[in-house]
Amino acid sequence: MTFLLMAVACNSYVSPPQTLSWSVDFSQCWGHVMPAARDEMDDALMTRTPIPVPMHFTQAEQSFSHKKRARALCYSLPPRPPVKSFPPISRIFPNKQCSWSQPRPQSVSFRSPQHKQPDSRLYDHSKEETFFKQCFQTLCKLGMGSFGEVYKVRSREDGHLYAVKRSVSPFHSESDRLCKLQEVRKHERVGEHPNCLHFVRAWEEKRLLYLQTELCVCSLQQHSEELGEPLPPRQTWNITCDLLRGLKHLHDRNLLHLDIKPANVFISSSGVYKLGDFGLMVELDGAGGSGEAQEGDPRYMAPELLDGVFTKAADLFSLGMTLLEVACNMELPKGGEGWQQLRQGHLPTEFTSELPSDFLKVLSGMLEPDYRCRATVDWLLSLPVIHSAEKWRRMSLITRGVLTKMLTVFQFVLWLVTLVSCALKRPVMRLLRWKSSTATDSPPSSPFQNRFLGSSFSSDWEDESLGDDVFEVPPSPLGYPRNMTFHGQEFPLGRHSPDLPRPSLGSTSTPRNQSPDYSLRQRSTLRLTPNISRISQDSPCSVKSATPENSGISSGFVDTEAPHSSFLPRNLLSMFDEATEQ
Ligand SMILES: Nc1ncnc2c1ncn2[C@@H]1O[C@H](COP(=O)(O)OP(=O)(O)OP(=O)(O)O)[C@@H](O)[C@H]1O
Ligand SMILES: [Mg+2]
Ligand SMILES: [Mg+2]
Repeated sequence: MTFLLMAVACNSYVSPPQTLSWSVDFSQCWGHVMPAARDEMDDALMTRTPIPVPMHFTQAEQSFSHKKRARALCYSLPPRPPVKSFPPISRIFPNKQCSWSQPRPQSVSFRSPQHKQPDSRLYDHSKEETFFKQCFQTLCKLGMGSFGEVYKVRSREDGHLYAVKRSVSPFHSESDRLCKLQEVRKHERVGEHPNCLHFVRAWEEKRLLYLQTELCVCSLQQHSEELGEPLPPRQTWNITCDLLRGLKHLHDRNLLHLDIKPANVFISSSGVYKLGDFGLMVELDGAGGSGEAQEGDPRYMAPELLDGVFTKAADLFSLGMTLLEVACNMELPKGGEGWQQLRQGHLPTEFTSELPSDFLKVLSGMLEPDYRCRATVDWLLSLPVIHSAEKWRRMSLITRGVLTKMLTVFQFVLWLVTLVSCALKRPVMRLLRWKSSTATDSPPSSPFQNRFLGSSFSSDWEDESLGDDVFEVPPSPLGYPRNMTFHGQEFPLGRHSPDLPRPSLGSTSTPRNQSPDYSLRQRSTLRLTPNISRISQDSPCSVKSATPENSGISSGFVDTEAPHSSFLPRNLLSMFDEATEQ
């Protein structure tokens, strides 16, 4: 009562002379929000609060500051609500289970209120692990609020990514449980809208509530802090358009969000801004009306809420404050003179001077001190400037969608090409190795010869050139610069076509008139052959050690006297060469 009197008194003092402020610290006025402070406040009002002294706003302007970059998570969080009582402990029936304490997971829904186990074919109730652990893989923690910790998870069932908010503290009574479960009902009432966070399902287990929602990239607060500077005007218009659409969806259903702030605005992977965290939402047509309403964060709170006036206009004010904060990278005051100035229609020019004039007009309409004169969602959406901003917004979303689809197609094609190339790699490598081995084994002297090698005569070489048991033929003692590679065990088995005799050591001894040109070509081929250097061509020892007698390999080395040895293709070619020369 004392508080209300004071609020009314302050309002009546401050409203007429708009250029003056009072040295009353409004942060003292949160007594009715946090009941613990009420006694202190009464005391302060009765004994210590001085009579308000008028001061000029020019002095007060210094109370605004830029946002600090990358603040710690704990700094940005509002204080947790106090725990009012402990779970009842019975000494008479120590093991008695509370009726509201659910050891088994139970789905929570106000559409179909009968309790049942949440749907999942993966859940095994005989296991100790919770439903959350069995059905989701936790990837990281996304954030934390006064109500819950939010995790990025992958569903083991459908493989998709989601966000799951788990209440920070367990229910401590049935009424506490019912109170926390209201957030589920509110989500269900919001329903589907592209600019409202999509709700998937909820369940309770072991006195904790779990809410599964769509996953967003981050909150607007995280994005703005990450950037560390005012958001560009185009982005600010996009945020304005998206949030006005989300808010229209709520207001058309007689729902008040009452907690709009950058931390409760989420950015989806497709760049859409969404309203989320409906924990403080009020249903104007609900049983309690606005009687059950709670104020949200003081930085974004409309002034009339202090008088207990809860209307749709309060959401517009909070939206205006949110836009002011991110468009100017401004640290909003939680109380004091700066808090009062902003609620009397005075925007700090040192922050707002850079803003486009039409955006400033929209902002002023939202931050109108008198809630009865404040802009409504429908009025704002009918403004030409918002119309054109929405047009741009639609175009940018379409462009982004098309680009994303093109990128997806490109990625798919890339993946397909990689897959095909992996599948073809082995045969291609085999082909290349076969080619190089045929090039090594045969003198690439004349086009005729190449044609010869390209024919079916050479087909049996393929398998042997790929074998592991490969060794080099030493250079001929006659100085014939050849390097032959062949498979020692295959000659005796006679796997090769009799009309295609294998090159042999014996065959190399066939006297030939080599043109210098031919020798040179042979040498260059040798240098390029990878399997060449295990045996030194100059060392007589190596020649000796590689002879069939020494090596004991039953012979790839064909006896020089063997009748077929002189009918190698190479020899035929040289005979042909000789004949043509003659
Ligand atoms: N769907 C989501 N995708 C990505 N991040 C999320 C999501 N939901 C929540 N978060 C992150 O977790 C933080 C806390 O989530 P939320 O606001 O829902 O919790 P809360 O406890 O109700 O907060 P409050 O104190 O505002 O009531 C958000 O500010 C955001 O950073
Ligand atoms: Mg929140
Ligand atoms: Mg919340």
